[in-house]
Amino acid sequence: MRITNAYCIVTSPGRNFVTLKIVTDEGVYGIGDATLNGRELAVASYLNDHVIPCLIGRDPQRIEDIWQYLYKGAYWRRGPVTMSAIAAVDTALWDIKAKVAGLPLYQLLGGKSRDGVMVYAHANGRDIEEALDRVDYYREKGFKAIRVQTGVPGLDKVYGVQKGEAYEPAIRSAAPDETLWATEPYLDHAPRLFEAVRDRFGWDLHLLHDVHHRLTPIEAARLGRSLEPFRLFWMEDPTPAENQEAFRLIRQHTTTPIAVGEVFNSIHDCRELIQNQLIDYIRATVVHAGGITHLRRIAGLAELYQVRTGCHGATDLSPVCMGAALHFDTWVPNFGVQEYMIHSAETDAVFPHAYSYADGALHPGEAPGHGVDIDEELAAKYPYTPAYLPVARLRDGTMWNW
Ligand SMILES: O=C(O)C(=O)C[C@H](O)[C@H](O)CO
Ligand SMILES: [Mg+2]
Repeated sequence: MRITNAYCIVTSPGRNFVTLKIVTDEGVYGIGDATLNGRELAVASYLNDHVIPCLIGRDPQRIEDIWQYLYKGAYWRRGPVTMSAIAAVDTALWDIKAKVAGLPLYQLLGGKSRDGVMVYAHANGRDIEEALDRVDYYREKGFKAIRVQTGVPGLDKVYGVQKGEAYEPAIRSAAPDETLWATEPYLDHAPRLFEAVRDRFGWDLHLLHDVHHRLTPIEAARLGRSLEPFRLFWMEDPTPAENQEAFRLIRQHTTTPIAVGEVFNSIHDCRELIQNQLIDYIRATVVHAGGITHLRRIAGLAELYQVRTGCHGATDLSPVCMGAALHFDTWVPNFGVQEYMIHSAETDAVFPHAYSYADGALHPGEAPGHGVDIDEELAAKYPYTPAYLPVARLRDGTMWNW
C-alpha cells in the first residue's frame, strides 16, 4: 500500500479549520486535524511545503516509522506548528489503518475501557445569574460535568464570556482584539460564583473552572484554597506552565485538583508536572500533541502517577480531532473527562461524523476509522478568513496572559 496523494483543506464554516487528507493507491483515505487557532496557515504551509512531498510513495501502514521520520527528520524538534502538522499525518494514518482493518479506531488501541466518554459542557454568563441559568440548561440535557465561567465586576470582556449563545474567542479581523484584565476583582468574585452554583444545584455535579493562565503561582494558590469548600473537579491553567516547577508552590497550599496542558505539544512540556505529581489532569489532545501516537505516550507516563486525561475540546479543534480523541478516550485506562464545546451546525455539516451525545457522554460510534469525514464541496464554500485570539493587558497597559 502506498500514499499517492495528500493535501490540505482550509475551510471556515464560522471559524477556520485546516484538515489534511491522505489518499492511497488502494482508494482508502484518511483525514487528520491540523488546526492551530490564529496560526492556521503556518501549519498548512508546513504540511504543503515540507511534509507532503516527503509522504508521497510511503507505506501508510508504517505509522510509527513515519512519526519518527517527521519528528527526528526535521532536526528542529517540538513546537505547536511542527507537532500539529505531525498530528495531522498521524491521525490520518490511524484512520487509514482502522479503515483497512474494518474496525473503529478504539479497537486498534486496545478496545473499550468504558461504555461512554464523560464530557463537560461550558456554562458561561455575563453575571452569576446568567451562568446559573446556563448550568441549569446543561443539567437538563444530562451533563454530569459543567465548566462555569462568568464576567467579573469592573471588567468589560473576560475569557469564556460573551453576549449570546455561542462563545467564540477568535475574532475575525486583521489583528487581535485587546481586552483588560485585573486579578483582584476576579479572585474576590470566583468563590462567590461557585458558592452560588452549589447553593442552587447541590453536590451531585462535577464543577470545573478555567483560569486561563491569568494568575501568578501564589495567587493561584489563594484561588485554589478559596474554592476548596465548593469541591471543584478541577481548576484549569491557574498559571502559565512554561515553568513547571511553579506548580509546586500551588500544590503546597491547596487540595483543589489542577488541570494543565491544552497548549502543550510534547511529553517534555509535562514530564516534570507529571513525575512530581504537581497536576491531577493532563489536557493535551490529539491535534496539538503529535497525534494518537504521541498522546498515548503522554497518557502512559501520566498513568504511572495517577494523573488522568482531560483532553482539550474547544471548538477550534475540529470534529476530526474530536472524533480521534473520543476513540483515544474510549480506550485510555487513566481517563478523566473530555471537554465538549459544541460545534456550530455549519461546522458539523462540513465534517459529517459518527460520534454522538447521550446522557452526559459522547460515544465514538462504530464506523471503521475515527468516524469523521469532510465534505470537500461544502468546505470550499467557506474560504479562510483571518481570525485571532484576543490579547489581554492590565489596567496600566502592561501586556498580560490572555
Ligand atoms: O477550552 C478551553 O479550556 C480553552 O481554554 C479554550 C482556548 O482558549 C482555545 O481553545 C484557544 O484556541
Ligand atoms: Mg482552557
